[in-house]
Amino acid sequence: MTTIPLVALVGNPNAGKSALFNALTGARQKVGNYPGVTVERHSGKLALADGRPIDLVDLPGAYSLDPSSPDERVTRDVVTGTQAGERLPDAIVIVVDAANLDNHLRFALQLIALGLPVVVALNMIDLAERDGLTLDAAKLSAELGVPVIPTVAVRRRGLDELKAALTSAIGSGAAVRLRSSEGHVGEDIVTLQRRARSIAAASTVSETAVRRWTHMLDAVALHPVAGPILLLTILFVMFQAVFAWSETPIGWIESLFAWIESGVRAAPVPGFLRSVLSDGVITAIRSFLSDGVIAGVGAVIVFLPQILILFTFILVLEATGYMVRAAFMMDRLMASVGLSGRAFIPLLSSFACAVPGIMATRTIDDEKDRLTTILIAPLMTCSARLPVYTLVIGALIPNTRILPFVGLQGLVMLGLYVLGVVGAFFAALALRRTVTKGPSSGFMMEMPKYQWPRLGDVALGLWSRALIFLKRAGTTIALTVALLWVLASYPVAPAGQRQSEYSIAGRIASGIEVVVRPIGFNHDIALSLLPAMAAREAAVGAMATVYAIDNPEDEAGQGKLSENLRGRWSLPTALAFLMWFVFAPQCISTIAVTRRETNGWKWPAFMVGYLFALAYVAAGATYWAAIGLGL
Ligand SMILES: Nc1nc2c(ncn2[C@@H]2O[C@H](COP(=O)(O)OP(=O)(O)OP(=O)(O)O)[C@@H](O)[C@H]2O)c(=O)[nH]1
Ligand SMILES: [Mg+2]
Repeated sequence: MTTIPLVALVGNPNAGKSALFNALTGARQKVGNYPGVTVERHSGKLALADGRPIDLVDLPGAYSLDPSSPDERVTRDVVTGTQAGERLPDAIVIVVDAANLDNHLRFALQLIALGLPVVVALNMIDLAERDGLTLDAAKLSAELGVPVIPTVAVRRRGLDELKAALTSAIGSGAAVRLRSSEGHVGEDIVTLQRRARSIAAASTVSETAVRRWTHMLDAVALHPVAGPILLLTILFVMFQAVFAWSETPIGWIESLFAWIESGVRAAPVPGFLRSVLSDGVITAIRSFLSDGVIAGVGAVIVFLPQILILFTFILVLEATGYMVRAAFMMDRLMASVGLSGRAFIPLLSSFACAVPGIMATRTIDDEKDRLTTILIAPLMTCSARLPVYTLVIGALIPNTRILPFVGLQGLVMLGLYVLGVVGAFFAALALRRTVTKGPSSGFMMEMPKYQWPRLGDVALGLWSRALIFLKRAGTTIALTVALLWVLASYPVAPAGQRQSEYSIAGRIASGIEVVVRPIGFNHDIALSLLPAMAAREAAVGAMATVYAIDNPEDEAGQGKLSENLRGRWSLPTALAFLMWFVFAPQCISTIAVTRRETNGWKWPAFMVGYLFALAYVAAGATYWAAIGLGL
């Protein structure tokens, strides 16, 4: 009895094996534009050109013959004939992605070296052509020593040629021998990669300049060592720039607010008002406007230049196509803590604000994956923290240079951002083992081409960020500081008592202070924590307002605010405060959007609970460590 020949489809993940399998057998295997769709063996029948039937098996994608996951092991065991219950295939079809030749050829070389009859399907040739890449299949075939058939699995192009080539590969009865100890099988990965690259280059007829550039840039941007170094360098320059470039424009905004404030103080009061209002009321209104609203809102608005600098970097990096590369590099790391590759975009948006970030998690299909991403999104440093960080760092971290171009302040800022990310990773790791247990899915993003950022797009992005920021300052923050001014101004303190402690706000703060004193917080901080719930920047506005009330004769301005801070805070307190802002879920909008996206109070309550606990512990540990170190 003759058995039906067995043919296996093998190749890198996402090469189009399942699409080809479906096209050849008429089956409906799941295909998807991301690696790891097929995780087990599937087989089907098909008739060759001469009418002979064969069994075709679709295998999970693999990167090489040394497997790193169970489904990759299946692939290796099948093609080496060591899989239990499976016979050695009579031939293999190696599916390679034409647009990604040098990577896919590496595995192909290993497979060819096994010595089984081989046909190479040069798949996705349509995408290669679209990208301006022309390949010479005959040349590739000569280089590899096996038949190469161009195919477009999803358009059923090249199927007849593929079947014909298979017919002769099987019919030739080429000696099936396994050479596992010689040839390319034993070659190390670097040699293989080099050979793959030179074969790919030899088979390339023409390539557009864009594709060539993309290749060259990616060789650096995605390099396992150079890539992360480049990413860190970019981030580092970004945070240095936030401090270094903002001084002058901040000065302008401060003068503007000082001018408005002195205008309000000196403005003549119209006669009819003077007749209805007493002098005391007029003074109170003047003080409400200058010490309350203008001092508070102004203290926040001075950070506009820094926010714009930060977003210029982010928008330019996005527009050039670099951000997706950064995501790609982070993917392994994200997968190792159980996050889906799709979580990257929501998490990236959370650097602007967690609210749109949490809404963007809707693209994640898996519920557990999505929930994990929502729960850690508030740990990404949103732009509302920037004013708080900058104020405290500017006031209490010395502006010294550690190396010629490395300022300590920028370094601390970078550290706070990194800390948020690291915290998020640990949180994800813990959550995935407990409350959101489940399998995680792989990465799924196409690499876009590199491009020069379009000035118009960047300008538009900046404009909308500036509007959002100014709108918050003019509404939420203005209202918060106005309310705070009232609560902090009454009742009026008797001589010798500090207004900020005697007032209603002061007494509420004293209550909060009892809870936060163990972690090094003072009365100022306790007073700023409630306004910060409305919007994190409001913490800065609140301090400005309270200092203005305590020192009514001072001019407002960041300089004065920093000076006050230096006089009233110790370094350990400042560090604990920064740490608190890295972790604490201080934002009502985030809690509200979490409730909406998870349909209930359970998860927002959980989120607030674990983040406050984390913030409290981190701030306390920092405070006592700093004290212990004698800072
Ligand atoms: N344009 C184009 N798309 C293709 C072609 N072949 C496959 N695709 C698409 O590429 C994606 C990946 O195809 P799959 O067949 O799932 O890839 P696979 O090799 O089975 O991947 P794994 O199962 O993860 O190893 C899908 O979105 C397919 O629709 C092709 O020739 N041209
Ligand atoms: Mg598949």
